[in-house]
Amino acid sequence: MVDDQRRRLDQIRLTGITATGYHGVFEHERREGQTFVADVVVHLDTRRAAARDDLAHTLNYGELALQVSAVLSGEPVDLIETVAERIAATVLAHAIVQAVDVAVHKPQAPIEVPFGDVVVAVRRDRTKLPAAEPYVAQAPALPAAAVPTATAALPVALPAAPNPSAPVMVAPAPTGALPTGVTPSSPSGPVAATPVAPGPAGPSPVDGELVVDAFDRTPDAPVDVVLALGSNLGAPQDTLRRAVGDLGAIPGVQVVDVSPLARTAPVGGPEQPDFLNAVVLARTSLSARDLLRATQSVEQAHGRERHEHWGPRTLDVDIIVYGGLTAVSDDLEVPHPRAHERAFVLQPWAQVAPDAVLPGLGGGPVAVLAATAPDREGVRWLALDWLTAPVPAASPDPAGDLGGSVQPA
Ligand SMILES: Nc1ncnc2c1ncn2[C@@H]1O[C@H](COP(=O)(O)OP(=O)(O)OP(=O)(O)O)[C@@H](O)[C@H]1O
Ligand SMILES: Nc1nc2c(c(=O)[nH]1)N=C(CO)CN2
Repeated sequence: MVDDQRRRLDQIRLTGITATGYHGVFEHERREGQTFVADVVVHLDTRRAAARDDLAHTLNYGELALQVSAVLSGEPVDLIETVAERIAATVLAHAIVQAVDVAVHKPQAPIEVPFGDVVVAVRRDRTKLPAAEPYVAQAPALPAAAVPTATAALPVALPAAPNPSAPVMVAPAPTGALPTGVTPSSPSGPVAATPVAPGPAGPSPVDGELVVDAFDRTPDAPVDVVLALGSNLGAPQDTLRRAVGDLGAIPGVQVVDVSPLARTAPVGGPEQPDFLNAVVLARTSLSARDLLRATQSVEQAHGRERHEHWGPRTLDVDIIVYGGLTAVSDDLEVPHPRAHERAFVLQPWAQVAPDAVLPGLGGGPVAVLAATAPDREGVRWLALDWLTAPVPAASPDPAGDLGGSVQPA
């Protein structure tokens, strides 16, 4: 599985998850149950979690295993195809996951000749959607100590409006589908981790559609976006010029205008060189999350490394606004949560779009915010012709890049 730049995604592989289930076409399979085994390969980008060494930015494999096990031992269905589809839907319900491979084994299947195993293997991603509902856990049904964040970590499933006529995964009736007297003893069995229809306050199931948040929605019409660029390592002016070209070369992104270039004192972080900052006005047909992936690819292409918070960087590209969208998720927040207080963003933005208004909390007319931002004194000057002026040899001082084409702010 590759990302939008055709690079291989990272993987979390979880194999051999085993549970007794009651799936099958035959009555004896429904009555007696048998062993089911699942292998799951989750395709995602693990860099953010690794950079921060923070579980909150990846998929918790313990939680994943419990959810997969709950599907295996949960509501009985005829086909292991359906079981595989449900597992895929459950994994893809985590917004961080881009694709998933699922294999469901049924080694004790009723096959009349000697055989080793029978497996159904599926791959689902955000273009080939699972044709099933995700498993939805309810807090009271789960042993709290075992999965402290199981429900909290479930993303909101869209479309958000619950569809009362939609089929939902309901708890296997312990005395109906299962034979009287059969009480699964495993804590991960149907009793402990039963898929249940969500209540009015719970996440809604998704009609066999893509499980997304607002950031995954591809817009009906191109959306105006504002991107803020910063650089203070290497040859910043050259990097920013190339970055503007790279952003315009992203399929689905059209650069509309580019601000003057600002030299700015670093805000926060360690002692480091001044930044060069600029703002790009663009229009995109990409979803916000696809835009983030694409801008991060541009950062990577320019040698971006993340060592310390707000540390020096060859290139930073922040999404400041994405149309009028106001939303927060684990990997993205728009408007950018600190844009309203950053003169290094607001001043160049106000230069290229004097009437612009920053939406959201702390928002307002950009020119006004720029004039009052705490770091406004750190904006040393602006260069108007920085995209076209010849770039002198790289200099450790970003001011050196600009030769004489500078103006006082
Ligand atoms: N609006 C946004 N634009 C870009 N990245 C965002 C945005 N909202 C959240 N993020 C997330 O922030 C993460 C860290 O980004 P990055 O390392 O560039 O932060 P930073 O530039 O050092 O700090 P700041 O976010 O304060 O500018 C990214 O991996 C991305 O997932
Ligand atoms: N002057 C300036 N300071 C910063 C910048 C930046 O682009 N310019 N970016 C930061 C994190 O994104 C932190 N501090």
